[in-house]
Amino acid sequence: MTIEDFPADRAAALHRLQAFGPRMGHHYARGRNTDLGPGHRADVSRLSPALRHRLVTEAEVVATALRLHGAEAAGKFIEEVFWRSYWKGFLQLRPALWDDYQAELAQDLARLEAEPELRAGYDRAVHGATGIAGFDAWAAELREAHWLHNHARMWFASIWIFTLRLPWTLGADFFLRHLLDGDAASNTLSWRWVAGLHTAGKAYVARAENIARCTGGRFDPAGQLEEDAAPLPFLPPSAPRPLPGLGPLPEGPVALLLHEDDLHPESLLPDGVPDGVKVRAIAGFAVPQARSPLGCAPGVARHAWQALADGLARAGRHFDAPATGLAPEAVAGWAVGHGLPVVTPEAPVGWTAAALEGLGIPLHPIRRDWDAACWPEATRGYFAFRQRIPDWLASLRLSPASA
Ligand SMILES: Cc1cc2nc3c(=O)[nH]c(=O)nc-3n(C[C@H](O)[C@H](O)[C@H](O)COP(=O)(O)OP(=O)(O)OC[C@H]3O[C@@H](n4cnc5c(N)ncnc54)[C@H](O)[C@@H]3O)c2cc1C
Repeated sequence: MTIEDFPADRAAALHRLQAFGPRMGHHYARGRNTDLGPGHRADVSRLSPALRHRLVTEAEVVATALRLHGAEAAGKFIEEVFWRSYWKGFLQLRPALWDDYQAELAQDLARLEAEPELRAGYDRAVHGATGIAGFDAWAAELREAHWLHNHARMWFASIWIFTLRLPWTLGADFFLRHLLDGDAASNTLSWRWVAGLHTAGKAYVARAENIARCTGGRFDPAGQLEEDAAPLPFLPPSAPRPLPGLGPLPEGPVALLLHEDDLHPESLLPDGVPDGVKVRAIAGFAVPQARSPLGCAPGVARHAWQALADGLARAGRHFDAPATGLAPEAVAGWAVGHGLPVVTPEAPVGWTAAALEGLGIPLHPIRRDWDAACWPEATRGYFAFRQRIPDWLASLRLSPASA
């Protein structure tokens, strides 16, 4: 199998963005659902690991699409980028969904130990030994390349839940441990969406005909799939909470703490930030292995660490201050050592936010305008959310990417 490569630093991510820019219009709209396999994926950006770590920001990617194609031709691509913001906002307003997922996963992992039949089915699935055309190749690709095309993720999750009848949490965990772009919101909520837990009465059921057509005939699981499956029992999520407000930024000298959820420190300080704010010390930490009780694949951890190192190096140059990578246990000592108030990009619900909480030091999180605009609107379905896109395109500062 050809291993796709994924940018782990901003320079490579910008290169990918520039290369894909010309295809963000009609090419994308026409080709985004077709997955002809590794090495044949020119119609999707493969920017998700870079966007997930904000080596490039949503604003930069959308600005590129607008500049090259205009809002109409690039509409599909822009909508997909906003799916990310929708999921982030949806979870941010309902953090209990992440807690519930983790609790259910712990139970299902315990069941794996206690139920040999479940264990055998699970092992066949994750090792790509089910005999289902396509599914086994995607399991292998996930383990080797640490990425899957969006349509393959949908088919895989659907087959996992409805044909193999495995607990959805174990599939979501398998993805999270192996995806370079593994993200608490996009992954958990997409699995819930496939299962029928996001919208009452609506699940995503993979069909052999669709797989054969959209893989250019590479796979044809005719007769192998459960195509009449009912959605899993739907429990409405709790009502959205208001997005918690953040305190004002401290004035004067500060220390900056970076983490894997936001690695574009150059654009972090918002417009109108007090003139006196000066970054004097910089540190960063990443805990990619905290994605799951089972840790994560070594390649995934390596990627997160490389991205962090790149963010730290750029932050050091940008703010002209020393920048260092730390183990989480060392962060409190660093904070006490310089005695400055610590600002940090706000970490959305997930393992980094939990790790930040666990540091036990006062933090001043910074929320980007993009998140402040989008997240509070994720109260209902995506259809209602995406009606706001034209307003956001008009009101948000969409600066084109620069090195
Ligand atoms: C079961 C399942 C699990 C998923 N888990 C993750 C995950 O952990 N992390 C993650 O980033 N994406 C996840 N996705 C969403 C999507 O599959 C990937 O973002 C997309 O495949 C990335 O490929 P790309 O960069 O070529 O996307 P493109 O099609 O080029 O889209 C550009 C960007 O828009 C965003 N985007 C596109 N489609 C979606 C979508 N459906 N949901 C959210 N954002 C989207 C991504 O940031 C992507 O990089 C999941 C989807 C499913 C069905």
